[in-house]
Amino acid sequence: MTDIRRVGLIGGGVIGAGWAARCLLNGLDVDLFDPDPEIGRKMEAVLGNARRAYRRLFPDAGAQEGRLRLVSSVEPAVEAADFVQESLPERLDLKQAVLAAASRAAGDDVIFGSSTSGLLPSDMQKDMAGADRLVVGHPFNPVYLMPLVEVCGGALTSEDAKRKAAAFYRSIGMHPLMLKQEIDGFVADRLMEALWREALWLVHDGIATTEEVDEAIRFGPGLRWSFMGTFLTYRIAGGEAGMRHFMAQFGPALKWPWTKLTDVPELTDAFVDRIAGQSDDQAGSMSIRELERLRDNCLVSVLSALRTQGYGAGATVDRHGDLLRDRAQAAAREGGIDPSMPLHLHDCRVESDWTDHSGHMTEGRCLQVFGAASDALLRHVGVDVADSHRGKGYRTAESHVVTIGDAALGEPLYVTTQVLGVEATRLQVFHTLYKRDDDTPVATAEQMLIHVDAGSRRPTSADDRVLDGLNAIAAAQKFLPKPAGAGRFVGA
Ligand SMILES: NC(=O)C1=CN([C@@H]2O[C@H](COP(=O)(O)OP(=O)(O)OC[C@H]3O[C@@H](n4cnc5c(N)ncnc54)[C@H](O)[C@@H]3O)[C@@H](O)[C@H]2O)C=CC1
Ligand SMILES: C[N+](C)(C)CC(=O)CC(=O)[O-]
Repeated sequence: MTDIRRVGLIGGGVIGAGWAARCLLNGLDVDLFDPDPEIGRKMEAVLGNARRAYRRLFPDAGAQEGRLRLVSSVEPAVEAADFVQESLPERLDLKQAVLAAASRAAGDDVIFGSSTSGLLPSDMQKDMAGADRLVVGHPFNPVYLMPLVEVCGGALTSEDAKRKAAAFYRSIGMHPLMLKQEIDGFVADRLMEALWREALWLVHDGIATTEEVDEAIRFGPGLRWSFMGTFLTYRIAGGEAGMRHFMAQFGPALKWPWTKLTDVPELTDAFVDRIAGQSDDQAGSMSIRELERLRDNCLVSVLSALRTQGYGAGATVDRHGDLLRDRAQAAAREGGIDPSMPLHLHDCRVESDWTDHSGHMTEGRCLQVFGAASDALLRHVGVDVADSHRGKGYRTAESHVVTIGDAALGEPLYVTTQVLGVEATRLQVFHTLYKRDDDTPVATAEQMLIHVDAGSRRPTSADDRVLDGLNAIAAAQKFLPKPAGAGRFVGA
């Protein structure tokens, strides 16, 4: 944890909007300045996509978001901030001037991060008040999902500033890579640029189209890179003899005429037209926002899969998911959940792929939300739901869903849960899904969950601790009237 509650953002383009989304979804307030007259609309579009992706990646994170304030100049964006992140266009003169002004308006002890992809912090910090507090915090797009942030100090940057910046980035679920020395382009952009340069040559020389270059990556090495990177992958490619054998066998090829890595093809108008035209064909009719959602879906799937392995980026996501869940539970406890009332443990919003042709939430998604509400109840009484899916745990054996109203795209919703019955192996619950804005009910579900052993596939008693928690809720709720729909069957 850090004591950073409010973040000042300068620039709200592709990267600044991504920072805003990551901070807001981690419960931090954001003050953002961007002179673009369309900033409000663009921010909403990015935030919509980010919410959708973040909820899929961290379904237990709760619905608490920070507050976004759009301001009309740099000073109010930084005056009350505990941390400032600059995401201005990649122009040294602009970054120097704005950082100089912002550093005079912000508190003395506030750390500044710059999103630059390759400018040197020594150059950017020159005119700042308190130049020792500037670090590069180079993120990756989309900032709200990609864990990596390269942290690099300049000649004047203090170790303390780098340490504090890294702690902040970690607290919002990122993986800071601490660079030992200042270098143009940092580490990841140097690697990506080497690949990009070679890719441009392949298209330039007519050897492959933009689509074929991308296929060569996404059906092949890109899959391995996402979890092991280059060196560990190549170590395995050396067989039992490992890296030394790999170097001996493939090292000499570095001198063969395979690559043109030191050269860049000239970006003539004709060449840029060719790249842009092929790229348009590749994207087909998909808009940028649709492509972003496709990218986010895939990233969430990859990160979720890596999470199950607790490896690489999956370990970062796993730790942060646990932290967000614990925070959501603590907030629920602090919010003074009254066990004698139907428990409000799950919040959500109707996502873009939750609706049918009429624009309303589908029955299948209602069931998914009720499943998430059951999971929230189980977590509330101390069940490690992710773990229980692998071993002993509750499985939903029966559900009776009743549709009462409609919920439209984007509608904020919440579920309340009443515990109707608890036995050693059985749990009967009644959920009601409401619209958050006016508390009108949308649907109900009565569910029977059975506690089973995944190995033997037989019912088995839940832990005493869990049963005690559930029985305590059932006892507190026993004076509630039986829900109107409970015990109904189809046709009743
Ligand atoms: N796009 C990318 O993939 C990545 C970009 N970066 C870095 O992030 C920084 C921002 O890049 P993008 O977001 O891609 O650029 P962008 O062009 O999408 O956004 C820049 C934003 O800055 C705003 N702006 C211009 N002058 C301003 C001022 N005086 N005060 C406040 N805002 C101002 C613009 O209106 C625009 O919305 C750059 O340093 C870039 O190198 C880092 C990682 C990835
Ligand atoms: C193209 N780029 C140099 C701006 C890319 C980055 O800096 C990081 C990324 O998101 O790939």
